[in-house]
Amino acid sequence: MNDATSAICLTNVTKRYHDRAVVDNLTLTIPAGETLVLLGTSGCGKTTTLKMLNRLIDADSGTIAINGVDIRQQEPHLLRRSIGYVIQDAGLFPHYTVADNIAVVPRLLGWDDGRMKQRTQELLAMLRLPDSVLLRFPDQLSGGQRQRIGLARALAADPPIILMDEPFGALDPITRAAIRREFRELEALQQKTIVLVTHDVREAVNLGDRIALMDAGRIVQLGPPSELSDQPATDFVKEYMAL
Ligand SMILES: Nc1ncnc2c1ncn2[C@@H]1O[C@H](COP(=O)(O)OP(=O)(O)OP(=O)(O)O)[C@@H](O)[C@H]1O
Repeated sequence: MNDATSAICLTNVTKRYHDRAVVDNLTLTIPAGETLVLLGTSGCGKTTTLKMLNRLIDADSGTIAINGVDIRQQEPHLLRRSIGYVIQDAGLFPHYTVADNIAVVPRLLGWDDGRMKQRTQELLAMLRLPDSVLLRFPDQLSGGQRQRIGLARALAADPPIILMDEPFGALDPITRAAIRREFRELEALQQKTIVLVTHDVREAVNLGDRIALMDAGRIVQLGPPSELSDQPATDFVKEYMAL
């Protein structure tokens, strides 16, 4: 898989804070259509890596290309319109209704009301949410509903790439398992290139086509879940996968 055909390509990417490399010379290629999980303990650099992909954080050195184009050649706000982003507890705007939250990116793209309404209906049906949620505010929803709306917002303009940072982290275990199952079965997500951050091994094994297990800013092992479980490269991998 070369740079031009890979959805996301990081080459020797480093990010330092106070002289400490929190992401340390990371090289990683994510083919289009793959779900890649960044797995690891708190502080290992997962979120920093994810945020460099949509330029919420700029790398200090190295290059990141999306569909063969260096992301530094793109305006950050334009780049972000083409990449969905889902974070823990959904990150919805608290003073916007659900309908307005879902419409954020389509409005920036200049969609008219008719197109937006139709897309909103599709998203509600897809995520099995009633029309009645549309006029509510985020704090009037359950955690599971908020998370679905966060996903609806990320999917609204049908971006080819979706970044997810602990997307199920704020949910109780039962809701978390249910939403994770829905997520896996959602057809709209199956063609997307997804980078998902979690510290939860079960989630990583469940959702990832491949897992990149990170430690101290580096990838310790990269491969399909079964490879990390059955052929751990180090004791660290073996212990982490057994958690
Ligand atoms: N703005 C910042 N200034 C200084 N240090 C930072 C900053 N952002 C992150 N760090 C440090 O960089 C390291 C990596 O953070 P990062 O958020 O990427 O880790 P993570 O693996 O996503 O962990 P978590 O799951 O807890 O979010 C941590 O040690 C963190 O304290």
